[in-house]
Amino acid sequence: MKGIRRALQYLRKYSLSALGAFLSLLVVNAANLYTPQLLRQVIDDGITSMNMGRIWALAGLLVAVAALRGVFNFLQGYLSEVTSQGIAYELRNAIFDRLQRLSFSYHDQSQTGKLMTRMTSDVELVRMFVGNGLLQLVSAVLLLVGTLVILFSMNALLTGIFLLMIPPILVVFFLFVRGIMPLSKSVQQKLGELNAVLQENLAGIRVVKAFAREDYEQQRFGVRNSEYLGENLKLIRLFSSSFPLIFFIANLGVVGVVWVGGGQVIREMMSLGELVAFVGYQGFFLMPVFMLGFIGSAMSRAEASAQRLFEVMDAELEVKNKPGAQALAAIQGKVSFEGVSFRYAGSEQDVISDISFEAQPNQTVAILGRTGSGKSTIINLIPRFYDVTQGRVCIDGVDVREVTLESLRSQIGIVLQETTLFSGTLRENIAYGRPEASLEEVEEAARAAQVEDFVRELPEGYDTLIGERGVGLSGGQKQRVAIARALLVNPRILIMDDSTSSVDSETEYKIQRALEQLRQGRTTFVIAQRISTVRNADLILLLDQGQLIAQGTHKELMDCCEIYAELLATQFGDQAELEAALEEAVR
Ligand SMILES: Nc1ncnc2c1ncn2[C@@H]1O[C@H](COP(=O)(O)OP(=O)(O)OP(=O)(O)O)[C@@H](O)[C@H]1O
Repeated sequence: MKGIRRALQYLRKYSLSALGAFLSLLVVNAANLYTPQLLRQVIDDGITSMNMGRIWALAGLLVAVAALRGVFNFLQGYLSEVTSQGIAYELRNAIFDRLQRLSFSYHDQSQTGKLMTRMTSDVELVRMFVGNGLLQLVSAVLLLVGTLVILFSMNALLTGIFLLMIPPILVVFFLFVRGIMPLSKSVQQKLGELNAVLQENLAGIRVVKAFAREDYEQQRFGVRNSEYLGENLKLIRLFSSSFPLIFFIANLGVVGVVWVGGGQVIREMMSLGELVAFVGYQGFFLMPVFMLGFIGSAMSRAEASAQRLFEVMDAELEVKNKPGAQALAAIQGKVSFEGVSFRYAGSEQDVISDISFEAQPNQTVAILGRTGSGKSTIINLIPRFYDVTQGRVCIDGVDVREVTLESLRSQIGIVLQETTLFSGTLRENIAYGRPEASLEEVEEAARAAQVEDFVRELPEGYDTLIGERGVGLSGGQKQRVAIARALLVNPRILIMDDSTSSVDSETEYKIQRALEQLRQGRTTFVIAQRISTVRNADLILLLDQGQLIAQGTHKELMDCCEIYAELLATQFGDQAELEAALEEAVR
């Protein structure tokens, strides 16, 4: 129960409402335990003695006890909900905070759908148990002990008969709890898998449709869905076979009590009222026993969920601030790699090895290489999305691991081909990295990024909602918004991809102009997709299978490196001809 014990820490902040709920529950239980005594008096002192006045008085008392129970029932329900919702709130915040801080390597390996399940269904199960189930557990135990004491004091023989039924009930109950633990775990696991398929499908729905794979996806979802259903049915079967059996055994106990107790009433060894009250208390005895059953299953499910939640919270932050890390002062923009090697977690070999180069402030560095040669890996090491396995990445001579992540990343801008915008207004999206920017600054960045012309056509200009709920933007428009977003932050180092989405030539021209604007006065790393970028770069890094096989300017590499010329021809063959023709035409 390690997970639950840890989740209990979240209860501390809500201890007052939890205590209130507990005290209310005590009152409810006391009222419950008192009711059969009143019934006994109604029968013995009222009905049997034919005393109508006494019946009225006791009926009034019964109503008062019921009203009291109602009020405290409400208080108990309300206060335990306040407690449990508070716990869920704290847990959600803590997990979200962790998810924001977890490194790229964690997100590389985890499925979004499963994380979503943790945020929702796992939190819910822990909430229900810690905020409510635990209270019920204590209350059930108290009720159980209280009832047992009353039963014994009323009639030891009848209590003995009744208790004969307890061992078989406990055996069934034990088997039930033993079965329910692994089942609850696998139900949650199947739900996680189902959500993972759902999330992946929704995120990639355009690809599904483009490849007409709806049926395949339907089948994939169907398999997970039926597995989830299967596990749930197993759980239900266990529930519905165990409890009727427990009830049956318990009812045998009631039969025994009525048989022997009936004889005692006839022989006037006990009153009728006492027998009725005794049978009533038997119900109270069984109620907490069943409650314990439910709580037992809720507890095992909550434990499994709590363990999953804490797994996320305890996941190691592979990239984190060193103790005492200083903020990186305003940088000039010199970037150097010194003998850098890197391998991804779980991988057996380096994806880049022994890379060394130096980019001076304001230079443009083009990274060139075949697919999988390690281009993205190199740029991911500059903002410290991953830590190098060997060597050092330095900015202005300072190792990036020595400074705080926030101060490092806030001075680096990133514009990649795949643009993520958030639901919100266009202005909010442009100002994402600097929310305090004035409208004038946003407009200036938008102008430089060639966003202005399409803003005019939007229904509410900069206040137009974009993203999921609002107007959709085209690929080229999104790219320009991303450029404006990077411009507004005005980073000294820029990482970009100079490819353009499939856009018409006018838009492409605009995007290229926006990118040029963005590049000015910054150290820029470009994953080169265009021959012009390569030609104009101050430094070209030529990668092959994770090795830096050559570096220099276009001219230098053309003169000395055969592979370079070959790569240009294979990667940019058509483009090169086209650009040469265009240059010719311009001249
Ligand atoms: N998150 C990851 N986990 C494990 N291996 C990875 C990960 N990302 C990339 N790799 C591997 O590292 C190698 C280099 O990948 P990288 O993305 O840096 O290449 P690239 O040159 O940018 O390729 P492309 O031009 O296709 O984008 C590849 O073999 C790839 O399979």
